[in-house]
Amino acid sequence: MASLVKRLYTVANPPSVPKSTGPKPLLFGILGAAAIAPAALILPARSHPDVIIYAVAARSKAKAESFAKKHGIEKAYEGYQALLDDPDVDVVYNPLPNALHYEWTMKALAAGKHVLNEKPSADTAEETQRMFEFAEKKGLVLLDAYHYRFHPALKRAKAIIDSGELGVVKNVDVKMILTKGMFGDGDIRYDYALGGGALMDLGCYAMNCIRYMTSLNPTSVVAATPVAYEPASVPASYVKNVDRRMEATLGFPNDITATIACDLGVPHNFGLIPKIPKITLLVEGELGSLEMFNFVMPTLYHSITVKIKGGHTRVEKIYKGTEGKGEAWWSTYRFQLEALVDRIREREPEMWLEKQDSVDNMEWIEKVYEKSGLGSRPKSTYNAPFE
Ligand SMILES: NC(=O)C1=CN([C@@H]2O[C@H](COP(=O)(O)OP(=O)(O)OC[C@H]3O[C@@H](n4cnc5c(N)ncnc54)[C@H](OP(=O)(O)O)[C@@H]3O)[C@@H](O)[C@H]2O)C=CC1
Ligand SMILES: O=C1OC[C@@H](O)[C@H](O)[C@H]1O
Repeated sequence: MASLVKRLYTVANPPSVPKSTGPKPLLFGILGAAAIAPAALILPARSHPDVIIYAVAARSKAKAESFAKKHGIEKAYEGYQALLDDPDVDVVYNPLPNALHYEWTMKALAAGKHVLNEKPSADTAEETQRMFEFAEKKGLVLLDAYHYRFHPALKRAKAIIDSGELGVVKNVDVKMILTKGMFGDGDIRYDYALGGGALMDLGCYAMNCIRYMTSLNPTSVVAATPVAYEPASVPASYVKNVDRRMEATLGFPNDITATIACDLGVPHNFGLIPKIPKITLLVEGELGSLEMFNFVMPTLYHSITVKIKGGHTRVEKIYKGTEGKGEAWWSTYRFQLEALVDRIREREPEMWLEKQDSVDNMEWIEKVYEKSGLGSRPKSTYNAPFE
């Protein structure tokens, strides 16, 4: 209990380390005064000697200034292009709504910046492919922020599966169920034009995790059942193409099946009692199963339960890698930042997400949307003139 409290406290209040005196630390700029930016980048940067959060841009100058003041950021820009025009920015963090990932990542790359792009990559696989091809052409690093993948607990879960201890994998199930009320009606997650939907927001992790654990891509979408998002008061223009919930069954090679259930706000029991959020990965093999509780934010708390049929059950918890870098209080975002900086500095990161992983993930998200009848999220209208 004491180590849990200490870990949670340090995640929220990480130590600040002196910044490197040589080479000059990387200067990061943030596009948008986004809700996720403090947890995903500003706090992790404190303990990284090679990272300074130098600039933020927002659609309004006042918002940028207030965010910069709150987080001790030197520069505040009105408009995202102004930040990209600053030659001192080395790396851009793009936590804009999903539908703006493509446009602003392309513009950041065009400006010669490395990019940490929020998940899901973009609205379509084609856009994802183009972003990575453009990064390659420019010789820049582009990383989609599937932060959970960088935590040693995920590496351990995969190592157990790959070791053959569970025998041949038969089924994988990922549930990401959040409780009603976490996101209000105006949230970007419920806006189709901004690339909203449960499958985009949560399902992108689920799809990624299933593909990672099996080291395979699906071969088919067997079924996809959406539950439409219904706002409290339904405007005349309301179109039911945002999924509050999505359930999908996927076929994989070797007769493996996988199921996904993701929900941005499951209704309360009897309309009153909030349901407990559920974020789990279950892998069933011929010889046994592995269940990982909280695979997305393992630093906070997680467990990996391995049950061998007719045999033993054990529980593993891995907060700090046995090899390599990291502390028990490093969030998934801190591990991710370490890898990003290593890659930019041309050191081999301990974990990385390759271009094809991001592209394939978007491709299968689109396929699930097609099967569900809701269709892909709208393609960006931005025509990159510099591809
Ligand atoms: N890695 C993770 O754990 C998480 C990742 N995410 C991802 O990060 C991204 C942002 O999520 P989150 O921080 O929750 O989002 P926010 O609702 O905070 O929006 C992010 C920013 O989008 C900007 N924006 C630009 N255009 C619009 C528009 N038309 N409507 C609304 N906002 C706009 C706003 O910038 P401005 O300040 O300029 O007004 C806002 O600050 C998403 O892609 C999401 O999937 C989200 C949460 C967790
Ligand atoms: O990690 C997350 O948890 C909550 C989600 O809505 C968010 O977008 C996601 O990245």
